[in-house]
Amino acid sequence: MSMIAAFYSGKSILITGATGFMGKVLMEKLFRTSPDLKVIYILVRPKAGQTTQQRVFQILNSKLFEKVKEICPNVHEKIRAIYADLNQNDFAISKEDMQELLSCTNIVFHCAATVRFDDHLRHAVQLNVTATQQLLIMASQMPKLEAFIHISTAFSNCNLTHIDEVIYPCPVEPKKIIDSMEWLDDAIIDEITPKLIGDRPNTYTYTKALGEMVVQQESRNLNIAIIRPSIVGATWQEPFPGWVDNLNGPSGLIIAAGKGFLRSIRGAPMAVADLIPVDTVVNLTLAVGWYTAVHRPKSTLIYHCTSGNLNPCNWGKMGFQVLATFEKVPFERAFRRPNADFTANTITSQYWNAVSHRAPAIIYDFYLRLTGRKPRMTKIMNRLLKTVSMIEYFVNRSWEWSTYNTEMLMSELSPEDQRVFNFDVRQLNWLEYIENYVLGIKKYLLKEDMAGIPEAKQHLKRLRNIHYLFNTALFLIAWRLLIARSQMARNVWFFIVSFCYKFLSYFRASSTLKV
Ligand SMILES: NC(=O)C1=CN([C@@H]2O[C@H](COP(=O)(O)OP(=O)(O)OC[C@H]3O[C@@H](n4cnc5c(N)ncnc54)[C@H](OP(=O)(O)O)[C@@H]3O)[C@@H](O)[C@H]2O)C=CC1
Repeated sequence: MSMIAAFYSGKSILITGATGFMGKVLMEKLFRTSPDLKVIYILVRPKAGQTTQQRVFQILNSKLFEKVKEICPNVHEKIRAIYADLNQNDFAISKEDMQELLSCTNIVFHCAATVRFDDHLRHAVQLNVTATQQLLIMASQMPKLEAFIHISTAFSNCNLTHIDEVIYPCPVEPKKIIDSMEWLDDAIIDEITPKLIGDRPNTYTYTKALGEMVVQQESRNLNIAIIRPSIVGATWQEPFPGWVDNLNGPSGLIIAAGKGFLRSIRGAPMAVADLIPVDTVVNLTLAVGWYTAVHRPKSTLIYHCTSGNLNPCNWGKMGFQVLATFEKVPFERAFRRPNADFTANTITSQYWNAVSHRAPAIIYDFYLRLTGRKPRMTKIMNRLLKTVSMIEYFVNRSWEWSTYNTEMLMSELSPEDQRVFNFDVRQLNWLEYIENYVLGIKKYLLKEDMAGIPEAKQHLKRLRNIHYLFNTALFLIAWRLLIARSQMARNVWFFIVSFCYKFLSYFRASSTLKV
């Protein structure tokens, strides 16, 4: 029997960010391994015209929860969706709901965050810092609370190259930042943002670092742990391989590459691609929840959930495998033939941006205009290149994260728990994982039918022929212009033509002789 699964039985668990990528997988695993848990409270806000209940209904009816519904048929009775907006005071939770949360919660998993790199500092602070502080204040009023698990990111200290499982302080105290956001206007915040984030690349990583400081400062006598995952990708094994449901991290870029929009990126092919499957992060999170509640470590422990130091893969290898998978299972209606090239050289990268990204978009828009349609490709390309510019920081560097606490925890687990809550990335086969990831993107994000693969392959063949035709035409035009302008080019041309003529004459003469 798994000790971790048994621990969560009968427990009341509060999850923030349960409608997000990681939150859904966390809920799924909890219900699948501990169907006897008492209740999962989730803080949900209405979104995109859906009420909180409709959102929960949609999650439970998704493919991700198919296994859970077999194991735990009354799963819908065990989820309590609580209307909440983390941007508001007391999260806008009703008095009755707040009372229930405070008196019943045993474990808190705090996953909610804004993960947008370019979020306005005021909003990023509100969600990643102030909301964390408020949640900790709530947690301190929960008499039955056994553990509070905060999800941060391995990149919260990406301004360093070697990162230990400790909290690194930011120069300005989070409390001062929170206060100043209340009275400074947007223009001033915009002005001071670069100074505050310093050598971090964006407001996301900066506010996640501040969030960690808040956790440390507000910990009081709570049992707290922080988990720092690196770049979270599709599921590795559970509940099935390749599940993914948003465009964050590499997923959106893999789509852009598979559809032929993005063919090259400025990135170091040998830099470590520190991807970590979402089910691995969830397994570690649940194991940490158990360990923190049962063993009550004296200080706040930080766990790095990374792959680079134990089972490294680099961007070049990843791009190669992504491309190899596109050959086997191409995406439908590609714009151009896929490529996945990482180039470290800025000038080469700018050249490919112009030739391989912007020029085809302009040509296609011209074609759309000619055929009386609205041009759109240049706009798509501009947004894509903006996204690429934001991730370039992360694909041009390598980091080293120490994983002593994570390895210590692994050694504390029983063999059964090591199997059920496996977070040992040494067992991950990258080639297999990436293939399943691309397949998962095709199935669950693009919702493309596998029966369409032969047609998609045909389409790629047509694109290849168009590509050859286009290049040949381009070459002939360029050559024609060159001959018209340069005596040297004309001489070379006459030499080639006369050489071919002589060769053909010789070939014809020798074949006549044989007859
Ligand atoms: N994805 C990744 O690569 C990595 C993620 N992380 C961390 O993991 C955690 C989870 O990330 P992930 O699941 O990928 O992120 P998602 O963007 O998928 O999910 C974010 C969650 O936060 C919720 N949320 C955001 N704003 C509010 C609000 N105002 N009120 C209530 N809920 C809100 C979202 O709710 P809604 O659905 O309503 O928007 C959603 O459930 C985050 O803390 C992130 O920093 C760390 C490393 C890598």
